Amino acid sequence: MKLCVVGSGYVGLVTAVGFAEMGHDVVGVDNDVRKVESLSAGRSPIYEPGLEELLLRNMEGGRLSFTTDLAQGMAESLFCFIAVGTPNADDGSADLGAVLAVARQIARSLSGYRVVVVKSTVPVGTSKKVDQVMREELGLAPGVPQERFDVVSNPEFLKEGSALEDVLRPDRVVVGVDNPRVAELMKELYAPFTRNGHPVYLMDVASAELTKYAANAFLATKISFINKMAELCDASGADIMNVRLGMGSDRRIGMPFLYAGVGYGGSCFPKDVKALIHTGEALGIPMGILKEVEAINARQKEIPLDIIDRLHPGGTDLKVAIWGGAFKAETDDIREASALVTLEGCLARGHRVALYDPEAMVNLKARYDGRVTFGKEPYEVLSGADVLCLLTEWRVFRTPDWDRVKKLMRRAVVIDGRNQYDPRDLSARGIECYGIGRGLKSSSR
Ligand SMILES: NC(=O)c1ccc[n+]([C@@H]2O[C@H](COP(=O)([O-])OP(=O)(O)OC[C@H]3O[C@@H](n4cnc5c(N)ncnc54)[C@H](O)[C@@H]3O)[C@@H](O)[C@H]2O)c1
Ligand SMILES: O=c1ccn([C@@H]2O[C@H](COP(=O)(O)OP(=O)(O)O[C@H]3O[C@H](CO)[C@@H](O)[C@H](O)[C@H]3O)[C@@H](O)[C@H]2O)c(=O)[nH]1
Repeated sequence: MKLCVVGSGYVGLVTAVGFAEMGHDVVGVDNDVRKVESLSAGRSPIYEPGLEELLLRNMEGGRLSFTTDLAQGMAESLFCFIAVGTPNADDGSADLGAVLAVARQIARSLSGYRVVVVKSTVPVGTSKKVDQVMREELGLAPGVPQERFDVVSNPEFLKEGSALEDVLRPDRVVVGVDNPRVAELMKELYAPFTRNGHPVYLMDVASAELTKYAANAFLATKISFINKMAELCDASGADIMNVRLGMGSDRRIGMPFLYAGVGYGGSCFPKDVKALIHTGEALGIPMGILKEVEAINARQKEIPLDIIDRLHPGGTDLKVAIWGGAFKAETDDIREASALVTLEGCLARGHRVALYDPEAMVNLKARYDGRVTFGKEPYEVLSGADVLCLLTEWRVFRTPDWDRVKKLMRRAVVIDGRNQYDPRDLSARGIECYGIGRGLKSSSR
């Protein structure tokens, strides 16, 4: 089948590559000329394991191309996906400016019947707004049956770092569609996925829209819950890793997303939790549970700074080494990364910061060059450091040469923001280690 995907950012690009890989003909559309030039040359503007290889393979196979011209992208496409950004507006709500602008553009470029599929994360009721603005653009009356287009909700659940796997082998595909004829078209589009055993759940549009936020808010809640338990561990001498094991092995609870740490970041959880709070309150429903999730998360991000302050009351001009700047491993994305809170807090206190990250250096340098020293490899940032903060769980940081670490640092203190190390093991090696909820009352918070 033929489709176009408007927006070649993270989701649009991976979606386009995923559908092409499944045998469909795909045109990716973006209004960023440089992005389209780079993609047309087979270069991915984002770091995502395996992406560039599949991008090239599908372009060479003639199933995937890119353009800045929406009308050209739509010319032969039955499906037109909207995958542009939905950042928070000042009041926390999802800013639908880009989604609705694209909807209007699609309406102006219609050359035949199209299924408009909203893939961006949008609040419940947005597909109706898309329908409304397209009708306005086409001079069609609201609510009157028309045969120019239909609007479908099809939220995306991919994670950065495993985006291809998530798109090619999804736990589920959620499709919100109110028209049975369009439901059949969507089933046909997703048939290669269903054949491979990945379920497609067809439901009403409002439920599909809300499902996306419910999933993200639940995962964020799971993280804040375990972080609250970690606080209890630190206060009581328990170890959160044992508590996680004991509770997570109950299959009703599950192990994933029960890692305590310096909080969740990224382009989705912080934004989507805020937007869902706004949606609830706009509907008159108190959203205290999610406000607490946010408050706990904000607190987690401050923990490394609290520990540094406690170790060096009133101290300035410390040398702080940071391992990891991305919001999680396997991505170069630094949006809302917990590391940035530590980094900026250190700069504000007059400390010197030296940082290494395997993939996020370009993004970090664009923002902090001149204010932060960047290393070419992990050990380079350690010389003369008063403290090392591990803030992203990259594999390269998992089993360091501790003797080398000790030799290089001025004071062997490690703040393990992702619970990658055994504090008892480090203590035995003469390294002070502060994890999150590891219960070391004697040496920690
Ligand atoms: N990043 C993720 O991991 C993820 C996962 C699931 C869902 N989502 C949701 O998907 C949506 C997109 O997220 P993203 O991270 O891909 O965003 P992004 O900012 O990386 O990409 C958006 C792209 O849209 C393009 N664009 C904007 N306006 C346009 C227009 N009028 N015409 C053509 N192109 C236009 C931009 O140039 C950009 O390349 C958001 O709603 C997000 O919440 C993101
Ligand atoms: O046990 C855990 C798991 C994750 N995190 C943190 O949570 C954040 C988000 O991680 P993750 O969910 O893996 O990354 P995203 O790529 O932001 O993916 C989330 O956001 C996407 C955008 O909506 C959704 O599509 C995905 O399903 C959802 O997992 C990161 O900072 C992680 O370090 C923890 O602190 N503890």
